[in-house]
Amino acid sequence: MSSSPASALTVQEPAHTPRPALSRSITGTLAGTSSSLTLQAKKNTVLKSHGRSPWYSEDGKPICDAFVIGIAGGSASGKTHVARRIVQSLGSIPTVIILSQDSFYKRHTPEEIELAHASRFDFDHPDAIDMPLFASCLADLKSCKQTNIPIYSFTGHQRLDETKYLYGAAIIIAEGIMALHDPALRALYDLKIFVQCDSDLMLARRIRRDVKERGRSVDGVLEQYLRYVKPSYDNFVLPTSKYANIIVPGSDNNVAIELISTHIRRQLDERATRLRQHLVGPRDLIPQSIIPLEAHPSLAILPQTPQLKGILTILRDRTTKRSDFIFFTDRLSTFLAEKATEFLPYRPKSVVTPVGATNVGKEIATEYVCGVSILRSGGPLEQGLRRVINDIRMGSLLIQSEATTGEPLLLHLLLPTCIRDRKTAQDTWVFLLDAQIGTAAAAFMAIRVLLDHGVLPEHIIFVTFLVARTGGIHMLQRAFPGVRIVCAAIDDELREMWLPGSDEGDGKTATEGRKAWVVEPGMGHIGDRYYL
Ligand SMILES: Nc1ncnc2c1ncn2[C@@H]1O[C@H](COP(=O)(O)OP(=O)(O)O)[C@@H](O)[C@H]1O
Ligand SMILES: Nc1ccn([C@@H]2O[C@H](COP(=O)(O)O)[C@@H](O)[C@H]2O)c(=O)n1
Repeated sequence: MSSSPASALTVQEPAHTPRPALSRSITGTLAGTSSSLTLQAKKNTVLKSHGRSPWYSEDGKPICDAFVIGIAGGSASGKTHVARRIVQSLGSIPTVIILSQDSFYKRHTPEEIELAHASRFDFDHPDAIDMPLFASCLADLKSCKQTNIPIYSFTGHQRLDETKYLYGAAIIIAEGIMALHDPALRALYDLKIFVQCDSDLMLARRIRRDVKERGRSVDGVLEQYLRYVKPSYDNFVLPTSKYANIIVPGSDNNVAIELISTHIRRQLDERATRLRQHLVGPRDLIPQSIIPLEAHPSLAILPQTPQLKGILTILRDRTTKRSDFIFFTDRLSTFLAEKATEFLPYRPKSVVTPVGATNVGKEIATEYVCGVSILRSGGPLEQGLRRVINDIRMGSLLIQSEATTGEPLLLHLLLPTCIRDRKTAQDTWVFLLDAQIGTAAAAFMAIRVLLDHGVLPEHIIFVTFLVARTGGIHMLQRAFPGVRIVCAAIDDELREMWLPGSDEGDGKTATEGRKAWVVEPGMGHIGDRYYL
């Protein structure tokens, strides 16, 4: 089967800056395959989405690799079926990717393709597969990094030019006839499965599938089967069953799949990171004494001029009209963006002025500058950034706290190409936007996502209106000392508050009240006040 991210995070190329009208709360709990979380969106729209919980510690370092399962077995034994049923059975566990070995068939010459069309090419020898590429893509995904996997066409017998970008899986299932053949691959698996199926059944299934889905004739399938598929099964595939932890039957395998899913769930529970309790721990543990916040080299606070204080006063005032709130938010975000651009690299640039004089000035010394908003509160900072760098590429990350544990969850990614491309990521400078740093849970996760893509910490400039002195900022600075933070003010308090639920007035839709961390004096919920 072709490679299929079964339920990965949504990853797309941004066409424009999205402004989903998500409100502040997650009202659902983990449940079911297609509705891990229920986000309350504007009015009566309910968005359902999976989410990825933290995979790093309070030091910002990845501490739990993705859980990797290898499934081998003969062609049409039911490997894909088992993989899909595991995904279904895991249900509430988010972000599972099925990675098929078929994606890693080597590029073929025109002569080889001609042979393949005549069923005279051996696709069942281990050498037909680019094992080093398979292992390196899998290793990247396992260590929570992005990867780009090839796309293979069974009808054209060729690897296509485009690739598929994958990131963010908590569980990866790698399946293929040779999935247990290569020692480098075997070393990556946390669980090894072999699907054992009767040969007659495999042949019958293969004829049916190849004729229906892969554009083959019955004669061609039989020719290929007798010449290559069956000998390969006996010589290369079946012997790898000795590496498996579990042998699963190729039919009537529901019980086996349930047992495997229970095992995976238990393993994942043991690895779960409970990050938030470390970020907002007891006050007396906050290491303020080491370096006062204002003096920390990573933090740049706008000069506290009367002009700035005037703007902040308007924004803090609960009676400020929405139109004024938007106007002054945009003004403040422009100041912040101007300050943030000081940290970009500049090089000399010579120009000739309208009067014919030569003047040596400066220009930004990198091609790759982009903004990434943490939705949806980062959105109000975009206007200022666009005013300062008018053609800036924008991306976004949707991170929300899970209702019961308060853990941050990564729900959606929309990153610019310069970050998604390994070759340019390390030369890219990113303005990461979020309205405030309170617990810092979202900031931690967003920075970790950028680092996983290869962006350098020194190239990340976190732009925010407010920082809470008693929140997670200290942990954030300790974990990522290279990341710069630009803010308009530091507020003294971060406290947990009970926020009332809302009633949409239709007698059906209501959100429950919930606890949330609020910055004091603060500006309230900036995203809500800006977007309504
Ligand atoms: N347990 C099963 N019960 C019924 N049909 C199955 C089962 N496993 C696989 N099949 C069927 O057999 C065919 C081949 O299965 P697939 O999972 O694609 O094989 P593989 O990935 O090993 O090549 C598919 O049509 C699938 O629906
Ligand atoms: N161009 C190709 C490439 C591979 N095959 C056959 O696919 C089989 C592996 O895929 P499964 O989904 O069945 O595991 C393998 O046995 C190859 O013979 C092909 O026919 N054409």
